[in-house]
Amino acid sequence: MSAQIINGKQISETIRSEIRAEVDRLKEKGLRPGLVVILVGEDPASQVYVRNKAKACEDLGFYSEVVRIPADTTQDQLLALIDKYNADAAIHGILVQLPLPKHIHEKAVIDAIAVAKDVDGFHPISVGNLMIGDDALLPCTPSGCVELLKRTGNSPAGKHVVVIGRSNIVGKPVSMLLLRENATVTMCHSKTPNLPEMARQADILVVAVGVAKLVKHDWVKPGAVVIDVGMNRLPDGKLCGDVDYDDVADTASWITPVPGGVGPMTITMLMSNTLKAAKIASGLN
Ligand SMILES: Nc1nc(=O)c2c([nH]1)NC[C@@H]1CN(c3ccc(C(=O)N[C@@H](CCC(=O)O)C(=O)O)cc3)C=[N+]21
Repeated sequence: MSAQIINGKQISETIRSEIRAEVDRLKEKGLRPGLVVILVGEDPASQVYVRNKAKACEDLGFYSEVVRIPADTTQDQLLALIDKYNADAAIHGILVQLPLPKHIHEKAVIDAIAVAKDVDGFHPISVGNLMIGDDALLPCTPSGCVELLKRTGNSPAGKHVVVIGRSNIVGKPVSMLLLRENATVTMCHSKTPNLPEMARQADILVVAVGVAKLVKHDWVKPGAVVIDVGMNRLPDGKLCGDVDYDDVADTASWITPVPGGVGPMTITMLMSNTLKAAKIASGLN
């Protein structure tokens, strides 16, 4: 039997209509959520993401600014720009598109963003809030994964989740979030001996390693739910995940496609965070 598809695009649309309704309601009270996206340099992949984020803002009735600055912008210039938006009352969320040019320290930039406007959830205080359980701004891709599970009736509570990958952006925070959702979480990575055997223990398998089609059917327990966070560009220009979808589809019970799975949810959760930040900042509900 073939796995059911976790349609991230469709679930995204559902959540976006919920957000749209809230934005319409808040506009009557005089609040319009605002997001600024800062793009340093001309990385073509980043250009696409930034355009998608701006489109999402427009579609949901957010105020948005996109700031494109040259690759040779100094770190101090970028920090000054962040300071300006930290102080801008029309802006509730600040996103600096990563990766940054080599001469700019990512950490210095993330640390400079006001925690209240940290819609990526990358600031050390946001990371601390995630661990402690203070429900402030949660990182977008991890919360997107949890939404996909909940909205397909695959609640992680009581399940054994195996996460492959331990990045600060996905692996670590998604593990922490799933733990908060009462899953039992095993974190695996490139130095874990016998990855396939570990993966096979999972009721829910989350893969975020950046290796195209790494996960095959013998990594998956029959009936498991598979969340593929991978985004690999193949030589032919096509996008593919970290899971070999065709190989795994007959073993899993549910699976996210790439594209159309986790990706659209990342942008939707960014919108959700911006709305949340705007509500907190204004005191409106
Ligand atoms: N500060 C920061 N925050 C980010 O959240 C961030 C970032 N920097 N840098 C780059 C990565 C990447 N990222 C994606 C978001 C959505 C899709 C997405 O919507 N993907 C579509 C397909 C898009 C396509 O076809 O190219 C999908 O999976 O269906 C992809 C990638 C956010 N990122």
